[in-house]
Amino acid sequence: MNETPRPAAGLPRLTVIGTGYLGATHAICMAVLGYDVLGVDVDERKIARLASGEVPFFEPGLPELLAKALESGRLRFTTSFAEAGEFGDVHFLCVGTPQQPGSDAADLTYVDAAVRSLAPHLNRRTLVVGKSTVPVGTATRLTGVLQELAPAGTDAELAWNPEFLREGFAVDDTMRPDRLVFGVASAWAEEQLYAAFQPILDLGTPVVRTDLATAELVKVAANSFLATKISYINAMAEVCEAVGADIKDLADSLALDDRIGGKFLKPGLGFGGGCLPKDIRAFAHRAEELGVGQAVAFLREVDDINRRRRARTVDLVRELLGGKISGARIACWGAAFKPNSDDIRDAPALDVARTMHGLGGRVRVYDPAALDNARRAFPELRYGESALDVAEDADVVVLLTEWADFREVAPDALAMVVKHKRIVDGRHALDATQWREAGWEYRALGRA
Ligand SMILES: NC(=O)C1=CN([C@@H]2O[C@H](COP(=O)(O)OP(=O)(O)OC[C@H]3O[C@@H](n4cnc5c(N)ncnc54)[C@H](O)[C@@H]3O)[C@@H](O)[C@H]2O)C=CC1
Ligand SMILES: O=C(O)[C@H]1O[C@H](OP(=O)(O)OP(=O)(O)OC[C@H]2O[C@@H](n3ccc(=O)[nH]c3=O)[C@H](O)[C@@H]2O)[C@H](O)[C@@H](O)[C@@H]1O
Repeated sequence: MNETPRPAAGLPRLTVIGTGYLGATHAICMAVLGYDVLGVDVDERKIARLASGEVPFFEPGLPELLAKALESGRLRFTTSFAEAGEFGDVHFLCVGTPQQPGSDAADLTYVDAAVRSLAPHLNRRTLVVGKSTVPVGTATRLTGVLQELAPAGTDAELAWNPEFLREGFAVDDTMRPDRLVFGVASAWAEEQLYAAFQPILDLGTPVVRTDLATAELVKVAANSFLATKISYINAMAEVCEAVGADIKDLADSLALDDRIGGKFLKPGLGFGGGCLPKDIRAFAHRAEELGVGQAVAFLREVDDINRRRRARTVDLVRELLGGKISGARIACWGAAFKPNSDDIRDAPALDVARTMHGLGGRVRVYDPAALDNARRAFPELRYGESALDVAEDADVVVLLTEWADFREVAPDALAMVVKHKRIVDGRHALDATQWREAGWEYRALGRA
């Protein structure tokens, strides 16, 4: 999207409540698309950073768009819900819904708090649009809370518009989504949503108009499907390991079938992040509450397969080290849950690094973007400043997040710094033949 569209007359004014990964991206993109937007958060520091032009997380392209949006005067930030109520015609709820500690259920504290803070300031006909990922039934319950607390009463309506953006591609996914899902309870709410997404709809983006419960379910169904596809190929990797078959060739062959396709069929260390793991658990939990737990019981297996990949990666390192991790110098490449992100929420890479540290390994970690976050969360680990730096005198190098930087390291250059030429490729990111020809012991999950 190179051109900033001119503001169309009569566009609704938007607030975005919760300015984390999702909310900040949504607020910035909507302002760039021509809306007047107010970003709202309870975190004063985050609001101050955004207002000063700083994106508090790593997301390619977003800092440039924030600068543009602030310069246009269409984007402002506040911690005041009174200001939000006064300003907005359409309010997007983008607060977090993490996993509850000690349970698989989603923690809805933040969603409830946001609605309770906003509602008393809604004096006129207004639409509140949930974007956070929630257990089915939440929207109907929140409608009751909203209409009870809002002076506007039933003129304050709730809709659900689940979000499908991927971190690392957040701008493009927001500006050019594959589809928009509008969960609405009235024609008026639908009209407001059309107005709130006009420039995106003008691109021909397909819309699914549906009820609130279906809209909530689409989101968890989508993430469950993606998680299942990843665990499916990783389950095949387990079988390959048992018979000395090759998961890479198997996955490539499946991918050539149009009906299956290669997306989300990359075998390796498995999925992590702030969404897929917690979303499949919360969905399984919610289905059990609804008495249909059996229908999605396979999601427990999807989760277990995924966790086993982390354990298997540690086993591979142990095997390559001749049976003992304790005392070995281990270079870990990657900390983020995926490349092009600084997000370390449930990051498989750090899980593996911490396990090996716990087993007495002398672990050193490098990541191109997530080092600061990793250092803060896990100060017990040791960190280095580059891929080669952490590999100094290493007994084994373990690739855990497939950053392009790691692919670019030449086997001969790495051989100059390590003690032993051993590498575990946890993401099938490297060319096995090239590394073996350069004299390396190369191992990968699901490959002989
Ligand atoms: N991160 C992603 O790529 C995507 C996230 N989602 C969903 O979007 C939701 C938000 O996720 P993230 O942005 O990743 O979380 P996050 O943790 O980065 O951001 C949440 C924000 O909400 C703020 N907040 C908490 N309580 C608040 C309140 N009462 N009022 C106002 N602000 C409040 C927090 O201070 C924080 O800035 C979750 O439900 C997630 O599952 C959906 C699609 C993509
Ligand atoms: O609900 C959310 O927050 C988002 O969750 C995921 O997006 P995201 O978590 O940003 O990252 P993905 O690109 O989906 O990757 C998730 C994890 O799966 C892993 N993965 C992905 C693909 C694959 O083939 N194999 C694989 O192991 C990645 O390494 C990563 O750890 C979904 O892709 C988004 O559509 C959704 O909006």
